[in-house]
Amino acid sequence: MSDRKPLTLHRLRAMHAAGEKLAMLTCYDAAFAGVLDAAGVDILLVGDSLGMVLQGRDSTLPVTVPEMAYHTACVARGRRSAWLVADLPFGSYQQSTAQAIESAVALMQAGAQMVKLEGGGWTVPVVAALVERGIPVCAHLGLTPQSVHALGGWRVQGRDEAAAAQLLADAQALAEAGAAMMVLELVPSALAARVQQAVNIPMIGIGAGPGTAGQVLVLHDMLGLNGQNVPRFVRNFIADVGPTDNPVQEAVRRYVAAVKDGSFPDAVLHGYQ
Ligand SMILES: Nc1nc(=O)c2c([nH]1)NC[C@@H]1CN(c3ccc(C(=O)N[C@@H](CCC(=O)O)C(=O)O)cc3)CN21
Ligand SMILES: CC(C)C(=O)C(=O)O
Ligand SMILES: [Mg+2]
Repeated sequence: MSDRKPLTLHRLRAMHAAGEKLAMLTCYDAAFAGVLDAAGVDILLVGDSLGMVLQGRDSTLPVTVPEMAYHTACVARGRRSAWLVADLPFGSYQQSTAQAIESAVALMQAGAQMVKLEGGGWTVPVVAALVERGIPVCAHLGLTPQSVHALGGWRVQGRDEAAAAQLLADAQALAEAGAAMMVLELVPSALAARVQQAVNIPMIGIGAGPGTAGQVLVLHDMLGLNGQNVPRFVRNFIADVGPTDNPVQEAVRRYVAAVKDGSFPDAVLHGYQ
């Protein structure tokens, strides 16, 4: 896999159009970037989840642009072919479009190929401004962890019909504004499938069932390194790997294969109603 051609937005769109599922994982450093890339992961996400996973915080809110830029640069040095997305952290795009552009520039100069930001509604003109300036954008709807205190915890989103209709309208507006990809987090499987059918950009699900164009998990979760409070949508991919010289790469290879053949996620085991 290490000699595969670099993924581009054009190739990701072609894969989606051809019905090939997209496999994404979070990644925060060069060592893992090399392993994930060699295992065939399509998209690496330098997620602001690093605030919880690497820094031990209880939310993503304290993470800063310099911290995201540091980890993005580390991942950029370790990857070969995978597409590289970096999260705009909390507080780095909420003030103004100018602030969002400045923050996105910092992550793009660190090596990101696309930035991700959370929310619908007010983010639509921000997404349009970034896209107009040549910065590819991934949107993020459903459970948006930077709003955890407003949402009242890590709760499934879009459960009632009004919230589902709002999420669908937001997804359509963000795609219209030029978002080229969208994460759907912790939403009922039926809603995620409905949004994917209505919007012609690849949706990347996490706790959103099997009906999206792609899947993402936090790397440490799927490697069984997150002991307590593992969300139900996570599957441990390393537990069944037998003795082999690179068990992490084998676990990630199995994740990629399971996403591509549709065996992960299971609608019942990993999804929500
Ligand atoms: N290690 C890690 N993995 C993640 O997936 C993740 C992070 N950190 N940090 C940022 C957010 C927080 N996330 C979470 C955290 C907990 C649940 C959780 O416990 N969910 C319940 C369902 C709640 C409900 O039914 O409303 C579950 O049982 O899965 C979900 C997503 C997802 N993201
Ligand atoms: C869970 C994914 C989608 C994310 O935003 C992150 O890791 O920060
Ligand atoms: Mg994030």
